[in-house]
Amino acid sequence: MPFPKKVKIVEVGPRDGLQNEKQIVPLATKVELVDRLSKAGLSVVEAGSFVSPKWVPQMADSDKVMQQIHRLEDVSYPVLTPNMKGFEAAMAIGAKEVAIFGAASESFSQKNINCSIEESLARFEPIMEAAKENNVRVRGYVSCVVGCPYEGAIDPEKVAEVAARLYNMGCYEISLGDTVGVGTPEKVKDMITAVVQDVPVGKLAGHFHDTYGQALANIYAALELGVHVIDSSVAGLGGCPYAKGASGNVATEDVVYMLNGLGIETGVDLVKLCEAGRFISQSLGRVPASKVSLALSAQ
Ligand SMILES: CC(C)(COP(=O)([O-])OP(=O)([O-])OC[C@H]1O[C@@H](n2cnc3c(N)ncnc32)[C@H](O)[C@@H]1OP(=O)([O-])[O-])[C@@H](O)C(=O)NCCC(=O)NCCSC(=O)C[C@@](C)(O)CC(=O)[O-]
Repeated sequence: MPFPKKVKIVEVGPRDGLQNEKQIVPLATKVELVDRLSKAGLSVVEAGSFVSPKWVPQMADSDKVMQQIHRLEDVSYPVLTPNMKGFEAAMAIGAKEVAIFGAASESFSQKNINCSIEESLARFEPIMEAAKENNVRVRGYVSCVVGCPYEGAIDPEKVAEVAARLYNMGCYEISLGDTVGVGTPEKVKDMITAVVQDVPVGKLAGHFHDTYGQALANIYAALELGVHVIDSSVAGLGGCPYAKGASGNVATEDVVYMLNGLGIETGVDLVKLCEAGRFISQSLGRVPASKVSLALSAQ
């Protein structure tokens, strides 16, 4: 299949990126990060998470982040909502898009959201209904699409089953998460090939962590199969609180550089994006985990 002409990048740095940081990041820094990312041309910036503050303390001020960011009209700012409590809190601050998150691994589901896969899908049903009534778009995540930190390899058929359940519930897009970054291109292709039997490829997104340095290769493999939505995190921030050892998501700077090289349009200004990455990395007291950002700063 020819590469897509255009790729939508879903920037998950302010949520997936920051959720694992031990030190609480100041609210003003989170707000500035989101605003810098939207000004860099990203059309989707995942801004936070309405989960239990006891489970993920870093996301406890997501309501304030949503209230203080400068929302651009053509930018979507989704937030994670695991249950109705989270959904109602998201509605209270005027979220126009939310994300529900399930897993293809029973053990990960239990560790991450304290329920089985089946129970999680039942919890999502009322969210879907309320979202429809409120004219809110819902994105669905499936975690552990290649491997699980507790169960090892995951059967592509299980991924396809959960992805199809979320899609048939009404999610407009299904993001396939290699939560622990263990995937390699052929495994990723096998998994996507199974999923597209049930969900159109145009409705899928690839969400790759770079734990084993395979994320760009996996994205390339996904593009070859026609996937044209990619999740990434500025400066390669991230990890998952319930997946020990998982490193950051693939760095958005590296994804944009690769897509630019392939002649694929993203609408993202790489210079402004690198500035946003340096801003958050300096705030966290480290250098960006993006090779492109480091190479451009060295020039
Ligand atoms: C799902 C729950 C809430 C279940 O947690 P639970 O303990 O089973 O929930 P509960 O309904 O029994 O309630 C327990 C307490 O939590 C409160 N509570 C309940 N819900 C909420 C809420 N929405 N917002 C705020 N508070 C909430 C509730 O009010 C109560 O408070 P208490 O009476 O004890 O004071 C919990 O397990 C949780 O918050 N988990 C967080 C999971 C998480 O955020 N993980 C990281 C994101 S997923 C990810 O990173 C993967 C992804 C998406 O990026 C893709 C990939 O890479 O794979």
